Amino acid sequence: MNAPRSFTPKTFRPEDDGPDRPARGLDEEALRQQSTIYREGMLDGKTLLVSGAGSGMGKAAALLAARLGANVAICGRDPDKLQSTVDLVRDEVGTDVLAVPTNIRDPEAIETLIGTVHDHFGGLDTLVNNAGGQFPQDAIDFSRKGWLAVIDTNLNGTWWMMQEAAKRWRADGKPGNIVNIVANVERGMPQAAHTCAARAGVIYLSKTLATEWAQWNIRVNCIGPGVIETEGFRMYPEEALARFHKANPMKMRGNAWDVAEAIAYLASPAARFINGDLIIMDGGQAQWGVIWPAGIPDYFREDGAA
Ligand SMILES: CCCCCCCCC/C=C/C(=O)SCCNC(=O)CCNC(=O)[C@H](O)C(C)(C)COP(=O)(O)OP(=O)(O)OC[C@H]1O[C@@H](n2cnc3c(N)ncnc32)[C@H](O)[C@@H]1OP(=O)(O)O
Ligand SMILES: NC(=O)C1=CN([C@@H]2O[C@H](COP(=O)(O)OP(=O)(O)OC[C@H]3O[C@@H](n4cnc5c(N)ncnc54)[C@H](OP(=O)(O)O)[C@@H]3O)[C@@H](O)[C@H]2O)C=CC1
Repeated sequence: MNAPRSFTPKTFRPEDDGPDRPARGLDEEALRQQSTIYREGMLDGKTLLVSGAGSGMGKAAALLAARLGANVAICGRDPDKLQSTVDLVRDEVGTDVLAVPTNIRDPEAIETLIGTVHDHFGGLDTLVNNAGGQFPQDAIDFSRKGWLAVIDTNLNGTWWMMQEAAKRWRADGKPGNIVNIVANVERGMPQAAHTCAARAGVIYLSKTLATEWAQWNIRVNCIGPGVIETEGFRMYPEEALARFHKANPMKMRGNAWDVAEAIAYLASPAARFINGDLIIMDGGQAQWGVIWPAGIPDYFREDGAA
């Protein structure tokens, strides 16, 4: 009889996942040290455009794609943040990233962006809509301006990018590939209802376009991250940050490289038959755990439910 298999429980070092750790994700030094499962040259000759790539997941995705051989274009609002990614890639990989400061809420600026990427690289293979954000607040207290800002960025901005890229692919008779970074909306997102509404919109927009645009060989998929340590955590109170890693069954936070590797997969030929799907990366939070990014309401504390 075979000896019973022994399992070593996964342990998390307190300095990696504990409440004392400044939860701002992988810094540039850590990004440089990440290894990848993918083979060198996997994205040779491919062009990726990554929005929101001056920080967090977008920056990690830009670095990984460049390492794997892709031409990389990036956008975001802050030119200094974009430059930090350009510098990192030049230093680490030796190639030049095309940075085009762009607010994705501005459809005319997006026309210019998509045109510039095509002019510079001669085409675009994968559009990664990663730019986005929100603030934590009880929905009942949302200001009109705050609601509109979050919807305009995450739903409208993502849509302008998708439509402009697809128009160009259709006109050129070229295949296209879109990866939208959304969020874990499966059980709703208490205290982030605006972003939940916008991301749910993007997910079902993507499923719809995956069918409508298949005739032009354009695929559309989403990645739904759970709690991923990044610079974006600055929006959240320390009290909430100290709990984020407890809101999934694995009791850990993901990092930007986890998401970057999923993006690389969807940009690779291995994903050629994946269309209209949603990859959730959340340690199981879709099944269990509540984040309460603005603080646990008394009602739920009394229940002991959170
Ligand atoms: C996915 C997981 C999620 C919730 C679950 C959390 C767990 C997972 C943790 C991670 C999640 C992440 O996504 S982290 C990564 C994402 N990154 C971010 O979210 C970065 C911060 N977000 C942004 O910058 C956003 O784009 C956004 C919130 C829309 C702000 O946009 P702009 O700076 O362009 O601002 P404006 O257009 O001027 O509008 C800002 C208005 O928004 C409102 N507003 C802005 N901040 C506010 C605040 N803290 N509290 C109340 N209201 C606020 C006010 O009405 C502001 O108006 P005035 O009153 O006139 O100023
Ligand atoms: N971290 C997490 O746990 C989770 C994150 N997400 C989502 O994943 C994506 C990446 O987040 P993450 O890396 O964590 O956060 P970051 O805040 O580090 O990255 C978001 C990027 O989006 C850019 N951005 C925001 N608004 C606009 C705009 N109007 N036009 C162009 N660029 C914009 C920002 O750059 P700039 O300010 O220069 O414009 C920033 O670089 C976001 O959409 C986020 O909401 C979803 C679920 C969980």
